[in-house]
This record gives sequence, structure tokens and C-alpha cells, in this order.
Amino acid sequence: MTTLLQVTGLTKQFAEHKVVDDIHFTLEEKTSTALIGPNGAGKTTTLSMLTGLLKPTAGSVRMLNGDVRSNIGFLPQYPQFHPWLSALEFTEMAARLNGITAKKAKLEAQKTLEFVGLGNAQHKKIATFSGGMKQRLGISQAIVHKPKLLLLDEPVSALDPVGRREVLDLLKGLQQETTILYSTHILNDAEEMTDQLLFLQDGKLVEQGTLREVRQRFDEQSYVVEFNNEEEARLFAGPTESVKGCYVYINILNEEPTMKELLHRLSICPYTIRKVERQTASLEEIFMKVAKKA
Ligand SMILES: Nc1ncnc2c1ncn2[C@@H]1O[C@H](COP(=O)(O)OP(=O)(O)OP(=O)(O)O)[C@@H](O)[C@H]1O
Repeated sequence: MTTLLQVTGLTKQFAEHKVVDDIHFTLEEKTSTALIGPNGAGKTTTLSMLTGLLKPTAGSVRMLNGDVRSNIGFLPQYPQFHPWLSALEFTEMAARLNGITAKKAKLEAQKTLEFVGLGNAQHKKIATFSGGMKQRLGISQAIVHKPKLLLLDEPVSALDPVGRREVLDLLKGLQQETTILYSTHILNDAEEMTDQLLFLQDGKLVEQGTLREVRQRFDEQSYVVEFNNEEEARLFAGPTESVKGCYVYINILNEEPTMKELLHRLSICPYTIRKVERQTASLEEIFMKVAKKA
């Protein structure tokens, strides 16, 4: 993997308050990273510093192989659209602002609108667009100059389930070519599209890693075996296994016991087994644990 962006000691202080406090992370090329955190954690401030819209109090943002400004596309949380413009006029304007020549801007804008699924709506006024269409238009203005890094502030939070699906699928497609960093407080979405997780709380990065790594640190995985009644569950359970009603909970530590070992135990068990499931915590549950630890 090749590193695209290196963030070192990034800090932002407003008066006495450090809203982003000495954070360090790297973004690898063509990966997606979810910046997660509760309201006020510092997500927007971090993204604003990466785009160059806000000057850090300390620390640096370095794009390896190129200049940060020209290689970034940004979709703010509340993008300002000019409702009287058509989608094509708006995207063309964004192309010009991002340094594409007047000659090429229209063609690039048309190609980008096709890509985001607004080809047929390119001549319509933005005022007539749905939330999902506006968000796709927002993405089109952010990618029209083919940036290496796409920054998105809460790209799907305000959308209904259909709009959210459309935008998530679009982002997944983009991920093949672009590095993506997006903030969200909707953890199900992060679970779906994430190579790296960054948990921000009170301006500090309290946890980071792949979903798998974070899971391993915070998730106590277990098998759940359901019996007909509590008595059978108790007779089946080993000394370290907990029983709640007709369920036996078998914790998995360092991948032990394996499913094969469990199946063997089940195959020689004289009682009726109603269900066996492997349980892993949702990102939501892990997030609550991370937040408690910090
Ligand atoms: N210009 C500013 N002056 C003073 N304080 C600010 C300024 N901008 C942001 N803050 C404060 O910094 C903290 C972090 O804000 P930020 O918008 O980065 O959080 P966030 O994680 O994006 O939150 P949300 O999910 O609500 O958008 C908040 O306490 C906010 O009030």
C-alpha cells in the first residue's frame, strides 16, 4: 500500500479550547476511512484543516507526491447550491474553480454527471432536485477535477434510506479510483464502507485501525447455543460458560474454541439444540465501549 496523506500532530485551538488535539493518522491510496465521533468531537474542524479552509494551530498535513489543495475534492456537510443553476452549469463552474480550462470544463462536467447518475437531469434546475440528487451533485462538484483524495462531511446523514443507498453505492464505486475520508455518526454506514476507522472524541483520536483490529480490541465475541430449557442449558455449559435462561454463551478468545470444536461438542450432546449463532458486536456497540474507555 502507498501512503497518500500524512497527518502529524494536527491541532486546532479556539481561545482556550483545543477542539482538535494532536491527532496523527495516514491515509493509504484507494482506501476509505471513516471519521467517527459524537457531535462536537471535532470532525468538521479536522476536515476543514485538511482542505486548507482552516489554518491549524499546530501540526501538518502532507500529501506525498503532490500538493494538497489541487488534489482534494470536498463535499461540506451543508453544501451551498445555487438553485437557479442547472446541474451542468453548477458542475462546470466547480470544474473551472478547480483549474480545468473553459474548453474542457463542460465535457468533464457532463462526464462526471453521467458517472454520478445525473446524466438525464443535467439541464434541470437544482431547485427541483431531491435530497439524494443534491448529494450526488455535491459529489460531482467534488470529483470533477479527478482529485486523489475525496473528503466528505456527513455525506449520507441527512438522506432517507433510498438516497443513502444510492450515495453509498456511488461512493463504493469511487473507492476503486480515489482515496476517501468521510465523517459520519451513522455507524452502520461506516461498517459498510471502511478500510480504516478513526474514532474522535473531545478532539482526540481515541481509537484507530481497521474494523477487524478495532473489533479484536473491543468486541467480546461469543457463540450462543439455544436449548429447550434452562436445565439442559446448565447441563451442557462448561465451568467458564454463562447460562441465561435456555441460552449458553461461550466466549471466543483468540479464535478458541473454533466452530469445528463447538460442532463436535454439539454432535455428542444428548439434548435438542434449537439454534447456534456466532455473535459479534455491531460498530455501534463497539463505539459505546470506545467512548466509555476514553
Ligand atoms: N470557529 C469556532 N470557534 C469556536 N469554537 C468552534 C469553532 N468551530 C467549531 N468550534 C467548536 O469546536 C468543537 C468541534 O466542532 P466540530 O464542528 O468540528 O465537531 P463535529 O464533530 O463536526 O460535530 P457535528 O457532528 O455536530 O458536526 C465544538 O465544540 C464547536 O463548538
